[in-house]
Amino acid sequence: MKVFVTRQIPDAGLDRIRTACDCDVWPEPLPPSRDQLLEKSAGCDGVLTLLSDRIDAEFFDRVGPQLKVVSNFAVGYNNIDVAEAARRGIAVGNTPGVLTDATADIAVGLLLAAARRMREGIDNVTNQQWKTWEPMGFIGQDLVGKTIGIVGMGRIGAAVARRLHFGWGMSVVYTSRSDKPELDSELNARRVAFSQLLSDSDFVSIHTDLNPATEKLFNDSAFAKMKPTSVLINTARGGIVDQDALHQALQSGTIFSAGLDVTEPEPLPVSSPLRSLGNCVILPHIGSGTVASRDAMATIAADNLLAGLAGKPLPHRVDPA
Ligand SMILES: NC(=O)C1=CN([C@@H]2O[C@H](COP(=O)(O)OP(=O)(O)OC[C@H]3O[C@@H](n4cnc5c(N)ncnc54)[C@H](OP(=O)(O)O)[C@@H]3O)[C@@H](O)[C@H]2O)C=CC1
Ligand SMILES: O=CC(=O)O
Repeated sequence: MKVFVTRQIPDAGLDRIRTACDCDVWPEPLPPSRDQLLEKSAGCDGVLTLLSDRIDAEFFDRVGPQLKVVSNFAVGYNNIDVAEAARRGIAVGNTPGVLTDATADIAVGLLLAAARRMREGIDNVTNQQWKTWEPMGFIGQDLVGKTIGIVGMGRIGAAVARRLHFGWGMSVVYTSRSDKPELDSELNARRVAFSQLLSDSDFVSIHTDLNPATEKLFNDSAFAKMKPTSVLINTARGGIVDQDALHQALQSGTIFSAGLDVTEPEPLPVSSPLRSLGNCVILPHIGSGTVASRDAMATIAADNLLAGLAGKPLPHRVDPA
């Protein structure tokens, strides 16, 4: 069986694939271009993809009818046209669960950094501007006893809520598509309407997948409902936030600050005005970046790929519905 792996991933996964398949791994540190992706994948029975690879009808046409499985090295799969894959009988896999804690930790880290103005503090030291202890300088927001609004109470949303409820005594409100009675009782949490979450929360953390209902959910009208002292955290997908509206909200003081692990596009262009705002902390999409998480993602992605090639059920198959 012929497979293409679109980037170097941990050996924990690659070794499994190499022993079972004729495996070509993209060797460069930067992703293949669209043309290179299509060329390298052509004729393959399986492809192991990254979230930066767009997998759509054109891709399926070019790869050919022998393609059995696309295994994404990520839990998010908004880069893949899952419905089109299903129509063609191609299985799609992802890597849920094993990156939940790592990503939740980055969300909390961003929340601390944005609430306590760490970017401005680090810039101050780095730029040789630190002259004295400033009684009125770098004044941020307290965390203890505040309200966290979780947008998308799934695996990562719940892990963030637990950290903030049990660690900082925060009240938890959330949105999701379905009720979460177990979390309601564990965290004394309340499912509320989106607009109520925006107006009631001191901190808002985004954990939905990117889908048609969540695309640009955070726009001018959403920011207008948030408190001027509020902090927005996004570790989900950049496309959930209208970045022009976010820039305006941060610059005008409509909200206090933001912490982003994800942007649209990635990398964020050097010309993006968000880059120069002191109250916007930006990381280069490192949520799942721990040794254990990336090894486990590689193992699951390899197992999904091998199961799909063998015509067996994927251990973690994306539900086309
Ligand atoms: N920064 C990073 O490195 C990482 C980013 N991610 C991103 O985080 C996302 C979440 O991952 P994970 O927690 O594992 O996924 P889950 O599927 O467990 O959680 C997604 C949640 O979003 C909710 N949701 C979906 N649509 C809506 C909507 N319109 N309104 C409100 N809630 C909605 C779902 O609700 P319901 O439960 O009711 O269906 C679900 O609870 C991924 O899709 C990915 O994009 C993930 C890992 C690492
Ligand atoms: O963004 C990362 C993912 O796993 O999804």
